[in-house]
Amino acid sequence: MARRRDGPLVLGGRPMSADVARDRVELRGLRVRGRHGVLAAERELGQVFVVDLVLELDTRAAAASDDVLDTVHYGEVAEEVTAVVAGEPVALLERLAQRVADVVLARERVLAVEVAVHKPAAPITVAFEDVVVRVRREAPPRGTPVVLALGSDLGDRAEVLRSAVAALARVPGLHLTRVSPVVESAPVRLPGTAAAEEADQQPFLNAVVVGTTTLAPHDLLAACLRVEAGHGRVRLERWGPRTLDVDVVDLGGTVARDDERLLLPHPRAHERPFVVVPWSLVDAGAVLAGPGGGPVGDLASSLTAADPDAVRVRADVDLPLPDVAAGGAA
Ligand SMILES: Nc1ncnc2c1ncn2[C@@H]1O[C@H](COP(=O)(O)OP(=O)(O)OP(=O)(O)O)[C@@H](O)[C@H]1O
Ligand SMILES: Nc1nc2c(c(=O)[nH]1)N=C(CO)CN2
Repeated sequence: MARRRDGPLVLGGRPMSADVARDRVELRGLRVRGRHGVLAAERELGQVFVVDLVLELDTRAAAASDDVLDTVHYGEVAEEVTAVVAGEPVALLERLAQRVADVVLARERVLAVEVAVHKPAAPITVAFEDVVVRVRREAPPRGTPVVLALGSDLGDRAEVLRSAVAALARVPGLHLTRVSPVVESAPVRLPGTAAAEEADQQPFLNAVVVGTTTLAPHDLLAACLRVEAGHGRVRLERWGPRTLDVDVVDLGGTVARDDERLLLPHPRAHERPFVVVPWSLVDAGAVLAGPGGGPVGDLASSLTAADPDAVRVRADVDLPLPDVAAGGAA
């Protein structure tokens, strides 16, 4: 989730709104045979359609790196659009233009697209030069990649985690995409406090969820604290037993150390096997930003090499990602 290339601070696959260049990449005169039209003869015989595209995106990262991975490859876009026009027939140019816009907007970097679909051989009974439907579509807000860590060592821990994931999935502006396996670990206590056994703490169950969010950072934290409170979380003792802990591990790779209320990434994430192990299992290529950070898989390997018993994957504990759209989390 937190993989990114160097360049301007990128939130949600695009530069922060204050600093967005809307450059244009234009692809004109894409000629493709298709079978779109209202008349049966058009479906049977097919005809040539011509597509013009104007993609709006910020090209500065590509200008700096000279690397095609930092922009949208127009050759790939041309092939995808060709497949749409040559593919399943529709009656109207309006629908075809929308389909073309959808495939272009599926590319992360595209902020908006203008699509013109020409049908120069349309079945019109009088002389004409061209018929064209032109649409402009904006990409929906994509959100910032987010990684949350969940932990529970009080009560029915598995049930608490399940209910917490369901509650997080219902938070407006937070879109969960994956849930890690559950891991079990001995409670890490604050130095100088009673050991976990003396404090009568049962082992923790921990998991990591990843997704995207359009929430402002403090609104995201507030949502996490609300979910904790909704699961009976009380703060009696630092690092003491808790029904539920929800930490913001990473938010778009942002490093923020000035505000104690929200430190990003979570300042202790890099040293916690119960965070980096499940995170690496749900996103093998993730990178933890900030001091002590690095590829999460490497952090997980070195922490588990140092203490092979640090965490145990509990494959028997099922932690499903609720299907919010289907009402599964309601
Ligand atoms: N990245 C973060 N995620 C969650 N809380 C954070 C973060 N950065 C700072 N905080 C602040 O930390 C406060 C205490 O959090 P909490 O009670 O969950 O700590 P803890 O679980 O005992 O310890 P730890 O933070 O080491 O997991 C929260 O109220 C919050 O304002
Ligand atoms: N094993 C384990 N130990 C902890 C945990 C946790 O989630 N798992 N959380 C803590 C404070 O957040 C302190 N200690």
